[in-house]
Amino acid sequence: MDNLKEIQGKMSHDPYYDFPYSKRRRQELVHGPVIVGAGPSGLAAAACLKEQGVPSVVIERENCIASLWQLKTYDRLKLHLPKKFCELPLMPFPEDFPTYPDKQQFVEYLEAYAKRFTIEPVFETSVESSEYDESKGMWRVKSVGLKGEVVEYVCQWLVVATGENAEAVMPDIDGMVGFCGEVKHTSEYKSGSVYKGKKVLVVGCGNSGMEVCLDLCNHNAKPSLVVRDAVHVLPRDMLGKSTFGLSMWLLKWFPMRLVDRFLLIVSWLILGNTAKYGLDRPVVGPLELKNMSGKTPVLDVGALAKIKSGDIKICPGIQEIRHHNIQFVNGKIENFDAVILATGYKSNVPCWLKEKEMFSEKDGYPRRPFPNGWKGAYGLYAVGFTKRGLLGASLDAKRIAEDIGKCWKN
Ligand SMILES: Cc1cc2nc3c(=O)[nH]c(=O)nc-3n(C[C@H](O)[C@H](O)[C@H](O)COP(=O)(O)OP(=O)(O)OC[C@H]3O[C@@H](n4cnc5c(N)ncnc54)[C@H](O)[C@@H]3O)c2cc1C
Ligand SMILES: NC(=O)C1=CN([C@@H]2O[C@H](COP(=O)(O)OP(=O)(O)OC[C@H]3O[C@@H](n4cnc5c(N)ncnc54)[C@H](OP(=O)(O)O)[C@@H]3O)[C@@H](O)[C@H]2O)C=CC1
Ligand SMILES: O=C(O)C(=O)Cc1c[nH]c2ccccc12
Repeated sequence: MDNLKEIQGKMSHDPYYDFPYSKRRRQELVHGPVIVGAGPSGLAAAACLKEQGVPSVVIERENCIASLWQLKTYDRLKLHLPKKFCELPLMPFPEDFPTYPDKQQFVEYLEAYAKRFTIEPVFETSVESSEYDESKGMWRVKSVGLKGEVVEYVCQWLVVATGENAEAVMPDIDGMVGFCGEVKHTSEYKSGSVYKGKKVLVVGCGNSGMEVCLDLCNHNAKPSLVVRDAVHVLPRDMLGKSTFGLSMWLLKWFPMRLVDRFLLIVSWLILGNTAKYGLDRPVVGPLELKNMSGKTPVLDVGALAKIKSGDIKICPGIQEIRHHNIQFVNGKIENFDAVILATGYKSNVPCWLKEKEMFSEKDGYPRRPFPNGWKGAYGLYAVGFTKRGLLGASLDAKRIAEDIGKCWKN
């Protein structure tokens, strides 16, 4: 805290004190942590910190909170896990919300959350680089606004909350740039209404790909789904309970492998043999696979029935694209009007955080596995990189606030 006081004193005389760039730009000393990202993770961290009496500055590149949910998801999206597993710390969902709130309801909840904890992010401001200044014992967080204005935030604690879904993964498919139809990522897909009567190839069979296919069917488009590898499809609900809730409950008493066996038997009874329809199951069970690699099982909300009925066709991996024609690895060639890439997301941390110890440069996740990835050195923290959805983010947020809170009070 001595460093902080010294810098504070100097800055009160000169707001551009010690600014390292030749062109003078604004510098701001933050009393408390800087949180990068105003998604659920950033909001949860800011709220938990506030509860500890710690103020923070939240920086967000878009013009709203929860930009992933507000700007980059399709209209028919609902939470896949029951609301009790998706609530943020200190504020439950309204009781009159359904078990699986839709996108609007989830955003409404998050807006109310931000209001309740008076979280007012700095919007339209992208963090472009951050580094630890050892000589000062402070983080320097350089941000750029929409009009190119540069502000350097100087702070003792830096909380990374930019998420596991910060950037779309665009696969490198031979000939894709020459495709004559429309190509877009699921983060730009809103509704199947614009694809009525069109032949659409959806690439990737995670939860996004499956649900976009279902949406396309519901809008009388003709979707095909590229499945290049094995995938676990589980019903969203089983035996009158959510599959996720039931799994969590069973895990209290039984080992994961046994719970996986149970899930697979019940799924088989409800869905049948998915391999018969082109969806082979991985050798490792769904929970064990999620735990090992973060690969989320598909929680089916109706796409499988459309696959069974032939309304959604299953295709193997893509070999190459030529104009309107797409050649698959089995040699078949078919023409399509549009391609939707449901190929997932990646972290963007390595692009802006000049710190190589805590975060892996390869995938932009904390190197230490769950539950130890939330804390690094020199006041650096990560919230929402657990591959465990909103539940994992809430856990991180509570730990971070407690940790910083202890330091703040001393
Ligand atoms: C379609 C979809 C559905 C999902 N459904 C569920 C579900 O039902 N249950 C569940 O538990 N999880 C679900 N998830 C997982 C998802 O990760 C969480 O719901 C949640 O959004 C994660 O919150 P976050 O704050 O960590 O990340 P995000 O919501 O992605 O928020 C990160 C924020 O950081 C901002 N940002 C990024 N880089 C910068 C930068 N350099 N400078 C400034 N700001 C930046 C982004 O604009 C964004 O607003 C879903 C994910 C997707 C894609
Ligand atoms: N309602 C909800 O709650 C929803 C939740 N989500 C969540 O959002 C997160 C992101 O989901 P999602 O967008 O589906 O991304 P995922 O990363 O889960 O899935 C991406 C899929 O794309 C495949 N893929 C990647 N590249 C290629 C390629 N070149 N050719 C063929 N297939 C390819 C992957 O296959 P491979 O495994 O072979 O690499 C994988 O099956 C997940 O955690 C998911 O659970 C998403 C939608 C709805
Ligand atoms: O929807 C997601 O991406 C999630 O991460 C939610 C989630 C966390 N753990 C799971 C285990 C099985 C299915 C979904 C999830």
